[in-house]
Amino acid sequence: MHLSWPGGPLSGTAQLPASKSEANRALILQALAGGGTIDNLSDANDTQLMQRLLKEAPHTDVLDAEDAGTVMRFLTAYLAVTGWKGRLTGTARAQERPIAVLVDALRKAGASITYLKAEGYPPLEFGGFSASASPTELSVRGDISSQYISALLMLGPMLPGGLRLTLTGQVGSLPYIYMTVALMRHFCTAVLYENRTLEVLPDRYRPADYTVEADWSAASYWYSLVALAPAGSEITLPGLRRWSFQGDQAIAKIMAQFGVETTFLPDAVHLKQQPLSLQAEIQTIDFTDCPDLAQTVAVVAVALKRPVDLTGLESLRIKETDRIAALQTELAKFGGDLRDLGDGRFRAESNGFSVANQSVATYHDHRMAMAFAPLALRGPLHIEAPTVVRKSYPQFWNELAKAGFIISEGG
Ligand SMILES: O=C(O)C1=C[C@@H](OP(=O)(O)O)[C@@H](O)[C@H](O)C1
Ligand SMILES: C=C(OP(=O)(O)O)C(=O)O
Repeated sequence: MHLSWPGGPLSGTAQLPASKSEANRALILQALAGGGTIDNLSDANDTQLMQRLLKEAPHTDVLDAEDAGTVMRFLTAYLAVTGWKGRLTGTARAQERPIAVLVDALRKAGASITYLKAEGYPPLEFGGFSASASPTELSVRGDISSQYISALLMLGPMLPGGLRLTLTGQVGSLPYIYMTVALMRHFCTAVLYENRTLEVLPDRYRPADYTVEADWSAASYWYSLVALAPAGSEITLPGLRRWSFQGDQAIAKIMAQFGVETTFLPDAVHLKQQPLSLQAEIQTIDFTDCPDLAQTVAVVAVALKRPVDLTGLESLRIKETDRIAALQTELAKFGGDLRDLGDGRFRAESNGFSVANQSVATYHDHRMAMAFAPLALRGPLHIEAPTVVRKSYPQFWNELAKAGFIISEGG
């Protein structure tokens, strides 16, 4: 797909999808509560898929979580504890994303789960659940994926003796765990949280209505667009709130240093480009809490020739693709670099950045497509396999077209 910008400032209103993280928690909790309505579910494939598989589960013994991490991990806990029997599979990449920490924990809680291919990875076979009446006490490492912890917490109240989880190691993506706790509270179940221990008493979820907020990770691409567009650019993003459960709201603070000012309106945010201040020294940005923002920020830093050091990128290697390798290969096409400085630090920098009809490979990763698309403001480019955005933001290209981008298929 060819993408180019006709010139002049960017302005107007762009529609965001609803948060897939909030939606996929609300869908699991609603299924366990047995009622309530969820407003503002998006057409994102991860959300649609979760909704469909939860409906299908009682009537089938084969489910396919495709490439959706939350669906694979949350459903693994849901299917195990509800005693489902059958097979859960996913795409080739999903079969390379680890799940042993979650499976080990569920086995200790009473689940029968076996690996059908490689040990520690999907596909999985579920053979029922035999619950113990005493509290389930588990130690779970937090440095691979927070989705294991969210999955266990949400199913905790269904265990006859409840659940006591102790987190070990460095905990990544912590705001996603807080989001889980907040959503559980919304469905009337409490999580007791002290230091590294989370405790859930046996309980029932109650049906509740929930309205999903717009997606802050998706908003990050509009921040990037405003940062890279000509002077005077601005955009309004409806559906984002000042008080959000989403840790990716961190993009508002991060992008201030790339010249994007955020104003919170009653049910929207307004982004406005400001002149860039002189860079005194290279800043370090830690993505431990917000790994999904790393690609957006690395690309902007290179394009603005404003080097930054990125830390907390460990989990990027096991997402939709190895995002560190993918960024390194694609940034190099534009004269950019994501240089490994050792000790977990990567410097995003430019060695003569320019955009001139390069073709961006997207590695089956929606965020590669959306993080690189804003570069079209600096010159024409080509995005390979653009439908990859359907995972979280199917309308992304339509919204870019509405904002004035010239988009043509093929080539
Ligand atoms: O719980 C969630 O909704 C998510 C948690 C994060 O994953 P990790 O916990 O694996 O970092 C994030 O990258 C993913 O997009 C969504
Ligand atoms: C990592 C992501 O998703 P998931 O882990 O849910 O597949 C993502 O959306 O960037």
